[in-house]
Amino acid sequence: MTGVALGALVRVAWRIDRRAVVVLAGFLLAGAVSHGLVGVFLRELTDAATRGLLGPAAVQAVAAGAALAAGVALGRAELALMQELAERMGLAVQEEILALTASLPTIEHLERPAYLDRLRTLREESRELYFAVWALALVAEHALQIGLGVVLLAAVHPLLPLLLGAAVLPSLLVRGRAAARIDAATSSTAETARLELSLSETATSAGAAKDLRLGGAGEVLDAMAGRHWDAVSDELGRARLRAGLLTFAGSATFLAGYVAALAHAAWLAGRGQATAGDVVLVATVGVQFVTQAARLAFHLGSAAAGRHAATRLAWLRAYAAARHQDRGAAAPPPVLRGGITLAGLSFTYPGTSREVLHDLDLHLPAGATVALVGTHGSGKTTLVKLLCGLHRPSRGTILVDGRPLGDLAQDAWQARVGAVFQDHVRFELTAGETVGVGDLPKLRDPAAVAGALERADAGQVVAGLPQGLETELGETFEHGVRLSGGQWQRLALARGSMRTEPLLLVLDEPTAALDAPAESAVFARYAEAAKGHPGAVTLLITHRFPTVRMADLIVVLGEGRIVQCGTHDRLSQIPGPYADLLT
Ligand SMILES: Nc1ncnc2c1ncn2[C@@H]1O[C@H](COP(=O)(O)OP(=O)(O)OP(=O)(O)O)[C@@H](O)[C@H]1O
Repeated sequence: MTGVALGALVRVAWRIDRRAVVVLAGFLLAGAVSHGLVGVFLRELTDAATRGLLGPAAVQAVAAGAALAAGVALGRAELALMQELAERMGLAVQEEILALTASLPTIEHLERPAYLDRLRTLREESRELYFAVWALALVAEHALQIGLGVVLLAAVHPLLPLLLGAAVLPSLLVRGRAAARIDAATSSTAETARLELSLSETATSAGAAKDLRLGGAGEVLDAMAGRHWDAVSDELGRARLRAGLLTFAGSATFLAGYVAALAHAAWLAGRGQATAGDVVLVATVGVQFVTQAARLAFHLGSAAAGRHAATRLAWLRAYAAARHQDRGAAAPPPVLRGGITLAGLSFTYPGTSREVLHDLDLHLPAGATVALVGTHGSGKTTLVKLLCGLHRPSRGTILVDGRPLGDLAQDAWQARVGAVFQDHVRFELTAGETVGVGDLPKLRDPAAVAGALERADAGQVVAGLPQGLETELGETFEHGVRLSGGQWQRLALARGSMRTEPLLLVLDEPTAALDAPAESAVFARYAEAAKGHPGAVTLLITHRFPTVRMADLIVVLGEGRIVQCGTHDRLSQIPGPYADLLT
């Protein structure tokens, strides 16, 4: 899996710029050869000089200098090319992570802490991913250099490469262990790091400022974030220290091998079995060998660190592929004829053990306005998420005109859902875009945006803006207009109304920032509009009862079960939870 993951990264580089990859490979090869040649030319230079042959010695000196200069120049060019390629790969990997995350049909990965940690770690490590490919290229270069070095040393005496090789192997293993320690510490501190980030963001966000100032909770949050930060940096610090000590021990073994090899070469020269040039060759190649092996080990460490990130990327790819595989492909109907039916629907949030919806059986007739009411935590929003296809039922089915929702192409279904949620997003864009993102193909279609504003009765919000639809909203812009909570909510309603032919329109308490008469007016408007859409279901969720009366069908949820279902007239006449909620 890991090899496959790293292989996939190399393929990313190949896809981005195959010419750069080929040129880079050429540079790596030439760089490796030029390093080996320096030692050879120095040996020839020494032997010519000891024999008093000054002409050939001068030629060898020039050749050694040229090989050295070529090595340095190639190294620089290699670095520039790799940096460029690595930057582009980093972007490509980041884009892939975003695309994979955004294309997932359900939102499980955004609601499960374990998945969130993996995604956060992966986003942070995307730099390591491209450094890993870079490191792999350097591993190849240094391995080649070491191979040449072995050949040259063995030509002097076969024991020499063995002496150095014996010192190299244990230190390479030690480096791998050092990288594994740091990765284990990063994984085990991921949750604490996420908590620290969330607390720091809350402590510094404009939205939370009022609560924090008045409640005086800012300092407490700071202190909590500080404790989490200390815990993370202590554990990472300890892991880095241990990794550093292991790395140091590895370097010491290199040094021992080098000293032994040099002593052996000097001993051979003393016995007439090697020339002075051979001793210089061993000294030069040995130094290179030691540095190259140290670099090889270092880059193997980086590749190992990237390997863990590559494994996480491979997990994300496999996870996304699995999610896409069990996805339906059928097109949703052009209009609903029968409606939406829940059959024995139960749901437990992934990664938890408590069932929050139990055996729901319900028919939402086409053309009807249905109100979903119930106490806090009774499962209203969860049911909406299932209807929107953001989660899959744990048991039972949702049928759209008799066809399981799971059989429909998720994107196509979601493109036919209009929704406004209580915790709607404040998109800090222009006013027109803030509304237009509700139907991306019509993002900048002024007529479509104007229609949505009209349907949501939000025209007066835009009319009051200095540049109308072109007005920049929010504090992200230097001169962005700040809107009130109610104004943002009106724009969110308009955004949810961008789709003119939804099969399901969901209004999940979208009017909490409006007063009761304004909310009633909004719901009356949507209930009236629903009469013109016999092929769709309009679902309202609210805690305000004057609004509920307008619905054709009222469904009362209690602790994840349907406890009552009927019209306002019927339910208000009989004793039960609905009548209790009314009082
Ligand atoms: N992402 C989640 N992971 C695990 N449990 C969740 C998640 N979201 C909600 N729950 C649980 O599911 C239950 C139903 O929550 P839900 O948000 O659907 O209630 P609700 O009726 O919409 O409440 P409210 O009226 O307060 O908005 C609650 O017990 C809640 O704790």
